[in-house]
Amino acid sequence: RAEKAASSTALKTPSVSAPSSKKQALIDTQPPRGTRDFPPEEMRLRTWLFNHFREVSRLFGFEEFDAPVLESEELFTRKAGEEIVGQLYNFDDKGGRRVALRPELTPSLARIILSKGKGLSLPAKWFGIGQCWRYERTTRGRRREHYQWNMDVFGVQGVEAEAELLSAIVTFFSRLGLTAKDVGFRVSSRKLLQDVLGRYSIPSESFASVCVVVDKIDKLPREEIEKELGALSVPPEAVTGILQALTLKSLSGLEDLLGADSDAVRELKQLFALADGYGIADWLQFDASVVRGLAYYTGVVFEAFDREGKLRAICGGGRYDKLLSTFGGDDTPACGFGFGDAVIVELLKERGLLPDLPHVVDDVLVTLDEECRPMLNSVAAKLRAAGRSVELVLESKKMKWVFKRVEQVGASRLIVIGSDEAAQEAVKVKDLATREETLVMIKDLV
Ligand SMILES: CC(=O)Nc1cnc2ccccc2c1
Repeated sequence: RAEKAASSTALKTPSVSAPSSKKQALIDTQPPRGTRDFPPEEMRLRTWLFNHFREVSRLFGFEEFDAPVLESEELFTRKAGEEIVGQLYNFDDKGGRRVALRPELTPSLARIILSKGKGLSLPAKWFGIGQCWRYERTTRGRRREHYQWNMDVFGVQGVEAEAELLSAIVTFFSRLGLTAKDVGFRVSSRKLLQDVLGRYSIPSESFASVCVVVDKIDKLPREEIEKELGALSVPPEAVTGILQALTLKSLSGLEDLLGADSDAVRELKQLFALADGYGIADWLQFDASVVRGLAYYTGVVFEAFDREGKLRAICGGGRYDKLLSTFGGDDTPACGFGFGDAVIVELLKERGLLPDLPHVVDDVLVTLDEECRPMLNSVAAKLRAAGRSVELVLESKKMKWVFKRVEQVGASRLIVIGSDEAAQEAVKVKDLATREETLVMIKDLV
């Protein structure tokens, strides 16, 4: 990067001379590795996406929360071998405290819920949109930050909560023009795995770690999975049983394996029935291979996928009834999802569903005579008070420049003041749609 900076310095000698006579080397103008800038054009798309996140959360009666990007490291140091923990963006702060940039929002949410204790009336339905971080050593060049939308329900034991969350995500997809033909949800329950492991008397302490390994089943060769499960004292015959169970694609198949009185079967049947009530059944399919990679899930888990199968999971979530006790608190039933800002944008691009979001203002105001600038400012203030977005040309410009600017900012009106107009306390208003030009008294202007 240094040589690039040097060469660009040669090309672009700064117009304003630096304080010292020596030429200032141009700083690296790129954002830190793995991070993004959001100049206005990108920021408009991000704002558009986040506004849909917020509107769906409002439709479902959820309240917005946030927490610091910086957290105590202990919030995330789970010991189940998760990738997200292995890539923690952690360090010693200047007080020697172990801190980390949050890799997800859920632990911070759990910490706040715990901090409120009995003071919090349940159920708590909270949503957040926050930047999350990871630090990958490999030069895979993957992003080190992304924004995640989370919706979580604390205090509801039944799968009614999961059904609400799935309905919220479907509502979001539908608002963007995506249908059940574009996107589907794979739904399962970790209680399936819990039952299977129980049959091989695998100690429950290994459950989270086994789930984390099993989640990698499509990313690692079978012998690697067997090796990692073996390290968790899961014998080969159990591995075979687990892998077989994960191939199940129907609830009847699941019932044959686990029996009709299995929790997993009962709750999944209920979930699909509730989903049908929302009219979202055709978005969902049971798929036992869905485990998700976070250690703390304990029940229903789900992920949204693009049916063309080109992209990584669009979002994911599930039930995590025991997270608070891992922080020393009393357990409260909870479930939620995380929805990243990257895959969804790739999918919308693929489907030609990205909106065209130009920068627009209502009015451009310009004076032909610097003497009239104070009066022009009074016109700007009046229009802005009435809610119009006004671009005030702040320097003396030729009309050629002004017309170019008007095009750039997509204005509806060009409002010009000169000594003649000022003398009558009027302005010239040019409607840029009809090209019609009228003289309007400032007192009548809206
Ligand atoms: C596709 C993508 O940007 N993924 C991504 C990017 N940054 C992250 C940062 C923290 C946790 C997960 C992350 C995931």
